[in-house]
Formats: sequence, C-alpha cells, structure tokens
Amino acid sequence: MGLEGKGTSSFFRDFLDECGGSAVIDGGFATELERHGADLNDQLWSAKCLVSSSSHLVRRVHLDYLDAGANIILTASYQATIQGFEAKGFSREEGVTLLRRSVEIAREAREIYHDRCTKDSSDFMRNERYRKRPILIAASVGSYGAYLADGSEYIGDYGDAVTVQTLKDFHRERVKVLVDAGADLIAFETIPNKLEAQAYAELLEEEGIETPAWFSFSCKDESNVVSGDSIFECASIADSCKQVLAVGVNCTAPRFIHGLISSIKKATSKPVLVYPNSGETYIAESNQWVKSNGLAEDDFVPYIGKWRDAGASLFGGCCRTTPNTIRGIAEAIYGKVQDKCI
Ligand SMILES: C[S+](C)CC[C@H](N)C(=O)O
Ligand SMILES: N[C@@H](CCS)C(=O)O
Ligand SMILES: [Zn+2]
Repeated sequence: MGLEGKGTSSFFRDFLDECGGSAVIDGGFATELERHGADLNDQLWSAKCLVSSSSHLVRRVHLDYLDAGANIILTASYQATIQGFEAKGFSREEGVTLLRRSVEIAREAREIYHDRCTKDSSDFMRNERYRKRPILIAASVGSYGAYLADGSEYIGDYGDAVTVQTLKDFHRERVKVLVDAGADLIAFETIPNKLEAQAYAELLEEEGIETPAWFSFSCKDESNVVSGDSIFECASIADSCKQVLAVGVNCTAPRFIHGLISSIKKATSKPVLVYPNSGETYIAESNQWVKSNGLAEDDFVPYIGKWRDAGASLFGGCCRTTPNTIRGIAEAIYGKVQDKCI
C-alpha cells in the first residue's frame, strides 16, 4: 500500500478503516532480538543485526510479530545511521545498503507471511477481519540520541551546540534512503524533545517527502516528554506538519499512557498511537533493564480498551514487550485469532 495520489490523511484513514478503526503495531524489536540470543551491547544496538549474518533473525522477529497479529511492523533501522555505520568502519555506500536492507527484510517478511496465509487451505484464521487485515512497513527512525548510544533518547538534552539544523543534517540522507527503499511510512520514534520534532517537520517539508510519517515521543510523566518539554507543545509541532499522519508515545511506562493520550488529544485531531515499554528502566552503560514500579510486560493489555476509549487508535509495545503482548492486543482488538497461519 502506498500514498500514490492520495492525501496523507486519507491514506491513513483508509488504512484504519480497513483495520476496523483500531490498528496493531508490533512490539519491542531489539529486545526481542536479544531474547533470541543476539548480543546488542554495541554502539549500533539492533542495527548490528542488519549486518548479513543476523538478517535471518531480523526476518524471524518480523514474522513473529506478524503471526501475533501486527498491522504495522517497524524496520530494524532504529539505530541504523550512515554516521554510525561509518564509525564502525563501513563505507558510506555500505551504510546506505544496510539501511535499505532494513526495509527489504521487512518487506520479505510480509511477503512470506502473505504467501503462507494464501497457501494454507485449512480453516486457520477463521476470523475474517483478522485474516484480511492490511499490513504496513514503517521505517524506524530513532532519534539523534539513539545514535549517541548512551541512553540520550531517555534524557533529551543534546546541549547547546546541537541545533535544529544539526539534526536536519544528521537525519536527511538516512530518511531519504529509507523512503527510497519502499517503506509505507516513516516512524520517527522515541523523540525526546521538541527540537528534534521541529527538525523532522522541517526536513519532511524541505525534502518534499510524500511518504507519510508518525511522530512518537518518549515521555517521563503524563504531561511531558523526557527532556521536560510538554507533550502538548511537541504534539502541536506534529499537528502542524501535513506529512504527519499520527502522533503518539512510545518507550514510555504504561502508567503514564492514559494521561498522555488526553494531553495529545488537546493538541491534535490526528490519530493517536501508543506503544509503551514494559515499565522497566534502561541502564545504557550495561545495556540492561531494571525493574521500576511500573506495570510489567503484558500487564498493560487489559488497559487497551480504556486507552481506546480515551481516544487512541493504534496500539503496540516497545522495549521488553514480546509477541505475547502483541497477541494480547490483537485479541483485544480483533477478538480471538489464530496465532499462526501455518
Ligand atoms: C531505546 S534504548 C534502549 C536504545 C539503546 C540505546 N540507544 C543505546 O545504544 O544504549
Ligand atoms: N523500534 C525500536 C524502538 C526502540 S525504543 C525497537 O523496538 O527496538
Ligand atoms: Zn523502546
């Protein structure tokens, strides 16, 4: 599915209509790679797996989320940047190829999934609405803070030397490559401050990018993104950008989600998306997660109905959530579904 000739908002409204009003986003990607044995204690984090020997693992995680019921899968490009690959000794061209690869692997997974579903003649997936659900590939664009690989996307303080122009220059090529590789939409995610939201909005405009995007912020409480900028201000920037089709929150503790939905709704009438993490806290030095007083993985599934009532329409999970979480969300939205189409 693409934008071809349609306005951004009608493309997305049509998609949501086809989904029946609410859509399922996938779950934690990097942390799922880790659960399958990948060692991501590296400057590239999940982008390390784009390097060929692990691409089968990337495809497998995408397929697991499709099997769990996702309508939208996010590519492995969260921490994939040309600058980051160059720092690891790759050439610029190799960096571009790896970025493109992230979209190609997700597209391969979607094709495999569709093939399996078409070929199977048994009565799997009797739920018609689920069986016919649309599936989109979202190119993940992690923040500049993700590239820094020090947990900056949970702090949002880039210092005075980093300006809107710095951030536009940093992301420009990468975004163009991901769009050119055929992503259906761009997921600007874990945005930690309004500076970066402004940079993304200007970049989309300057480059005349027609692929629709969403802006998703990492938040520290019910009203503020992690830098302390208000979610209302951040969502207002997204609201003013015509390429932005949805606005929301990710990698944020489940306990803040309800209040954040209300705050975002005051700033925009665009669809609201939420994909919280497990409520644990990330320790960048050791690439580990520690328990805080939030809800644990899966525990937020019973809240999906309340979050929908509060006005959100796309639901998924972020770090340390798994296909189980996504299966729970899909069942909350679609009713009972078969968990595999093979
Ligand atoms: C969303 S955080 C857990 C991603 C990893 C971080 N950028 C790092 O490299 O430590
Ligand atoms: N899409 C990324 C987000 C990290 S915060 C992932 O799930 O790994
Ligand atoms: Zn996350």
